[in-house]
Amino acid sequence: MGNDGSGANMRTGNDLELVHLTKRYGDTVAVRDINHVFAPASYVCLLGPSGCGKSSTLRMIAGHESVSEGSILLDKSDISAMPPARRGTAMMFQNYALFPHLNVRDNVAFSLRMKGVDREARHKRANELLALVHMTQFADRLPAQLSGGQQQRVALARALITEPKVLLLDEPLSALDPFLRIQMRAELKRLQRELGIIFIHVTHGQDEALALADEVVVMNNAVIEQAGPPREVWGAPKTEFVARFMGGHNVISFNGGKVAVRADEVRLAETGVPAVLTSVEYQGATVAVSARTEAGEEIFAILPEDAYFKSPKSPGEGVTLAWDEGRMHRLLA
Ligand SMILES: Nc1ncnc2c1ncn2[C@@H]1O[C@H](COP(=O)(O)OP(=O)(O)OP(=O)(O)O)[C@@H](O)[C@H]1O
Repeated sequence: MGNDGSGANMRTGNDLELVHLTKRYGDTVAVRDINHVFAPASYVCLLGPSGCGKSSTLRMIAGHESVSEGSILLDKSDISAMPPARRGTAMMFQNYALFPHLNVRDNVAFSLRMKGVDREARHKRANELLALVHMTQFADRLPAQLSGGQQQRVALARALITEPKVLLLDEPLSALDPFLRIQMRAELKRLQRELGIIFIHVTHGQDEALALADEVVVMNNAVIEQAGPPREVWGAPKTEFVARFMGGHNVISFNGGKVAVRADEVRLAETGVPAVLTSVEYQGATVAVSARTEAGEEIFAILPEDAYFKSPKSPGEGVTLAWDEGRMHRLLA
């Protein structure tokens, strides 16, 4: 899987560009002057805390929300004033929004019916899309007769039948149980690779973004705080916000500034920073411990199981924390 950012295939030449994109709702600025280029055929995850502007960005690209300022260019042409159906984008909603009275095939074929495509041609195309999402055998069922995961496959087929250049997914996995979520995310990745189009996937889940994305875009307070391949955003966060939000890092005061240190780079050692252990969590292959330094900073460490159990400690005991200074990573803000 292309989780190192190198796997984007380049079958189509469509890129999507946001230029000085701004969204205001009255006095609230939901998206502030964003500039970004989504590479052709890339899987992009849009990540950030609640209210940071993810959905507003997605909805502007889809055309479900007007643009306050700036523009959206798909393949170099400005789509920002076009109606949703003419943009070359399609959106899959969190609740799937299937028509309850139409069977699966007719749900998938719906947009072709609106375009006046004849019954035989639209059924043929719907059947092809159902095969793509492995739902052929359910074509005659109603949505209520399907599981959540199956409904989602239908919703995907329905969005893809318009042959979009960009598929927009608003928290597509959040309604699924954890097992199905992992299965469906592999399925989304497969589809994106097979189709070679841009997927923009809004998620609250850092793990989900790291697992899926060719590019992770982290938003905060209506702007893009950092964007890049997952290993870069996770491994080299530019700001304290990104380091804390992506997780796995300590943010520590050092020489008048702040640095990030990966939790898996912190060790219990003979010499280093004295601290008192505050918690120990056994995780299987690793043990997560957290300790408070004399300066009052809470530092957490992910230790290999065998290293921890050579000399196990309990909360309240004194420990010494160490890490390589060369692995400290200075934060800009
Ligand atoms: N229709 C609206 N009218 C007024 N304010 C809105 C509207 N939609 C969103 N907002 C505000 O714009 C800001 C960004 O909202 P948006 O839904 O884009 O965030 P989000 O990152 O998708 O959040 P969440 O993860 O909770 O869905 C928030 O402050 C929100 O309250």
